[in-house]
Amino acid sequence: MSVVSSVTVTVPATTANLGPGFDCIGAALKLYNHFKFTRVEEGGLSIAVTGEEAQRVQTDESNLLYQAFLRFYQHIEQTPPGVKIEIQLGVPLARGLGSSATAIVGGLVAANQLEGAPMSQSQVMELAIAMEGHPDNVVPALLGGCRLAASGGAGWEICDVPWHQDIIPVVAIPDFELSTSEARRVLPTQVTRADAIFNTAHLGLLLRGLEIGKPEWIKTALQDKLHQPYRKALIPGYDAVNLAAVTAGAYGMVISGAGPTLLALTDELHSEAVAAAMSTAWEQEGIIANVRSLSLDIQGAKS
Ligand SMILES: Nc1ncnc2c1ncn2[C@@H]1O[C@H](COP(=O)(O)OP(=O)(O)OP(=O)(O)O)[C@@H](O)[C@H]1O
Ligand SMILES: N[C@@H](CCO)C(=O)O
Repeated sequence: MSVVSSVTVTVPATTANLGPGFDCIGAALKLYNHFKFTRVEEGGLSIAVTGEEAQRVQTDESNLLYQAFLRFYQHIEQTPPGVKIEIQLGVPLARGLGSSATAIVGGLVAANQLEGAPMSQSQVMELAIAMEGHPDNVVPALLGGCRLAASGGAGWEICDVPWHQDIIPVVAIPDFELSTSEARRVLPTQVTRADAIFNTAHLGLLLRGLEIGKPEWIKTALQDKLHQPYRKALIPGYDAVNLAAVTAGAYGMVISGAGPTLLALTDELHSEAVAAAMSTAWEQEGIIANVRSLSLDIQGAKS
């Protein structure tokens, strides 16, 4: 491939953890950010952002998308070109839907395309994981689908997790932010053996439950002892929304990524009722949420 002057990269939102899979499993959703990069021969940086939360995105060198772009050039040991970046935001910021992963993946993929793809997809992935610090958002954002990542001796093993077509994700996105760093600060640095065993068993059950679409297994499997018990205090109305979702027919409900978005898994028959119940429950707590059913994105980042 040859060097090009402009590229547009589309990157999906992701929902990480899925209950017991803390820091190792995530799924790409059909909700997107679009990033256009145009080489500027005179040098410099300009960033323009459109979309609902446009004014919340940094437009200077600290912009995460640009930081990922720079990281690519550092990695290939070349001087970065001047660039004009146009961001069209579709993924809400700091809500637990992988907005930072879209920026990291978007910046790396765009730079790689501009330079004629000197890096392989798996090299881009390794760099994205190193930047984000955990794989569960950047891997599905790059590759699409539901993915489990495990660090091996030399690198990462990525496993494609089959997702039964009857399972519908419903996301309830509240009108407040929760940064991942804040949501990680409340977690203990050590866990008990009992909690480790609990999550190991539940993640195993979840993988098989997702594959065959068995409601009882998914219901049990969505429980977690490693992060949700500590984080739910950061999300007002968590218990009420959980009860409403399950009463309306959800298999279960979890925190999407680091929150505050809540994710219910259900079937087609119940998805509308589950969405309405989650919205109403949060409204009763004084929180307005954008609640919607989203299907899985299977393509990942595309340019
Ligand atoms: N499109 C973007 N362009 C530039 N920076 C972005 C963009 N999207 C997100 N960011 C940066 O990432 C921050 C949000 O990252 P954070 O990890 O806290 O949340 P998240 O990635 O949305 O949620 P989670 O990691 O729980 O799924 C924003 O405050 C902003 O600094
Ligand atoms: N696994 C990460 C996802 C959010 O980036 C966490 O829960 O902190």
